[in-house]
Amino acid sequence: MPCGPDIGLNSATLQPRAVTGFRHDRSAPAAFEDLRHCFDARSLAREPCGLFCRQAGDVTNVLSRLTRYFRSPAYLLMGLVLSMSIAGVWLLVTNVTQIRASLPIEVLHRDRELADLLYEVSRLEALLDRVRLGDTEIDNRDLRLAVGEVRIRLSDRPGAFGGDLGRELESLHGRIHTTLAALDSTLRGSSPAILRAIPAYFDDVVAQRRALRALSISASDATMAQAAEQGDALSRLYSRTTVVIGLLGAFGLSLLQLLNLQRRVIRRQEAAEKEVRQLSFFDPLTGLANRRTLTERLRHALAVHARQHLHGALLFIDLDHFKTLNETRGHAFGDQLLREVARRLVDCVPDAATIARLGGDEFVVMLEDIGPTPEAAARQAESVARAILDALNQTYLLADDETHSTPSIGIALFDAQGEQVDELLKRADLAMYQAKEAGRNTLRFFDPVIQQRVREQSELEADLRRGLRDGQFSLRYQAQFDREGRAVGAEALVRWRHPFKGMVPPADFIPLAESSGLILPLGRWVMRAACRELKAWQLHDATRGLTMAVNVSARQFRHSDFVAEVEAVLHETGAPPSLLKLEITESLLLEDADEVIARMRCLRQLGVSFAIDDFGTGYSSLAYLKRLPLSQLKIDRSFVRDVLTDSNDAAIARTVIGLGRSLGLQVVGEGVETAEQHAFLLSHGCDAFQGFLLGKPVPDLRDALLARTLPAGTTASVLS
Ligand SMILES: Nc1nc2c(ncn2[C@@H]2O[C@H](COP(=O)(O)OP(=O)(O)OP(=O)(O)O)[C@@H](O)[C@H]2O)c(=O)[nH]1
Repeated sequence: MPCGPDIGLNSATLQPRAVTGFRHDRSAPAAFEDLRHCFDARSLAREPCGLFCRQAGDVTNVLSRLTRYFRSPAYLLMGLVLSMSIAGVWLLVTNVTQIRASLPIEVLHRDRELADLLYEVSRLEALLDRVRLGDTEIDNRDLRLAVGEVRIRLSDRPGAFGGDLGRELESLHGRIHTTLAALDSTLRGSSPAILRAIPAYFDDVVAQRRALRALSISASDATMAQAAEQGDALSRLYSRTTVVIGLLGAFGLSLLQLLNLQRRVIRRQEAAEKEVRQLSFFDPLTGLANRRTLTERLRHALAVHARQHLHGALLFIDLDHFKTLNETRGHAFGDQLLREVARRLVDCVPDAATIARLGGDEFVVMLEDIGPTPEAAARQAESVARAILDALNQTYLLADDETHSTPSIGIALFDAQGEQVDELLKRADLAMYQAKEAGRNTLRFFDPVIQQRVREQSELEADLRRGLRDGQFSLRYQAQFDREGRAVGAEALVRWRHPFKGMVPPADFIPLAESSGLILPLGRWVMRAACRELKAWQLHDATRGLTMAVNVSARQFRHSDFVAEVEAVLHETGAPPSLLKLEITESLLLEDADEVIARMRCLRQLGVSFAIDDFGTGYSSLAYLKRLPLSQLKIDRSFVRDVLTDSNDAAIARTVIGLGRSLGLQVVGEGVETAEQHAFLLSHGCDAFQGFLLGKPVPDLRDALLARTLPAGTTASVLS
């Protein structure tokens, strides 16, 4: 598309306008409308569509209510409080164990040591009870008293000890040990039970002392009490922190969970909405638009076409004898065929078309803005319908089985007449029945006049094909003259003499050749014939050195082999490339201009030159003009015709001449029919002229130039 700001010349107003690249400004609103119509899920709730939709709608309602509750702040707060309370209770319960477990280890250790000492004292008392010498009880009263005292003090809390418990016990043990050692010799020969008890006691005492020492080193009672207090405080602090952190964590978790739940609910709601939308707007079997969507789009298209005077078409497609296939092969097989038909339709119709399945074996294709006139739209619709016929006639391979099926197609055109949706569908349906009656596997137009015209066009197309084959075409050459009246070249113009109809005007068969693709073989023929003639011109003085202008259609120029074909023709005919001038139209530059320019440069390298035909009628782009390897601009005949009566046309003609001058291009005025037109163009600096005033298209230019007489009324400079 344009690579700089483009200026368009509007023939009516000569106002500059920006080239948008859109054919109609309706593009954006149309897209918006489509979106509004097709994807407004909320409208579904107002217009329930079938059981499925209703069920899906119910689910959506429940989900949406649920989501709304979750979105409400009160419910959110309640949920938070509840979850925080649960989390708090749970944390408190688990923290009791944690608090206990987190008391300082020394405190517990101290308790255990005290218990052990107490046990030890009990054992000592028992031993002293049993130590006797024969039947004589040894006097160990002092010892017993001392032990008893320790026991009493030990039974209290450690805080009752004023001094060092370990040391006190150690001295007590020392005393017991001395007593027992003193008894040792006198005890010899006493009862074996006592003898066994004493060493066992000593062993225990050794171990006990070690423990006592460790205890005395590790902590005094006061230290232990302090540690216990600190431990309690620490554990309280610790447990509070854990509770707070736990609660915050629980709060965060609850929040996350809530958000997650809400997201899940929303996701499910969206999925349900999507399903509803799918069911509402599309056919579940094929995925194509359903009747509802088609109706909406058709209503919208009809409004746009009426407003903007566009032409569209509705193609009603019904499969032939589908019922029989359904009954013989089964419903599932029929479904497979319908799906395959849908796939083929998608493949063979233009991208912008709407394809819908109305139900059963009925499909509809809507084509929008397919031609400037009803005839052009009919031709385009017919061409799409033929492509559909072709695609659906291909063998189907379903369930490993080859099947054949054909469609019947009815076509109804729509335009600015303000047709109604139902009426239009009925027309297309009626036309489809006519196609069935005509033997099926064919197409019919609703409008008999259109039908007649389409039939004629089809016949003409067949004739055109035959004409090409049978050599019914010929060329005429219309000379171009410079400012001094010298012939400088000629334009090759194709003519068709029909065996029955006589001469067919180019305006009748060129558009048909374009739409049917016959322009390609026709264009090739013209190029070859013109080059042959150009070669022949070199043999005569009157025509030697004249340029030969050949019209090239956009379709022909875009054909991938075009450059190679021109080169081959030049080579084959021996025509001088520097005298071949290809006339292209502005419209060629509207699409893929870079590719067009690249091709032009290739041909320019061969020596071929270029002229822009009918300059000023389209989006004349100054940005392109600069980049094109052009040698000539032609002022369109429509401007030349009214150059004396219409100030706008005169302005355009002057602008084109000025433009050509500033870009170093030759400017040719075509369609010059009067001496006044010629004088006007001449006075404004036009370089060359072509038209009936100076010479009609003739089969033999040499003869015409030799026999040339001075046309009446031309200026002296032309006649000189
Ligand atoms: N497999 C399948 N068949 C369907 C479906 N919906 C409708 N049908 C069947 O499609 C058939 C439509 O047949 P018709 O178009 O009326 O008749 P036909 O046999 O095609 O005859 P002509 O149209 O006159 O050539 C009926 O048998 C319906 O039962 C569907 O979703 N799947």
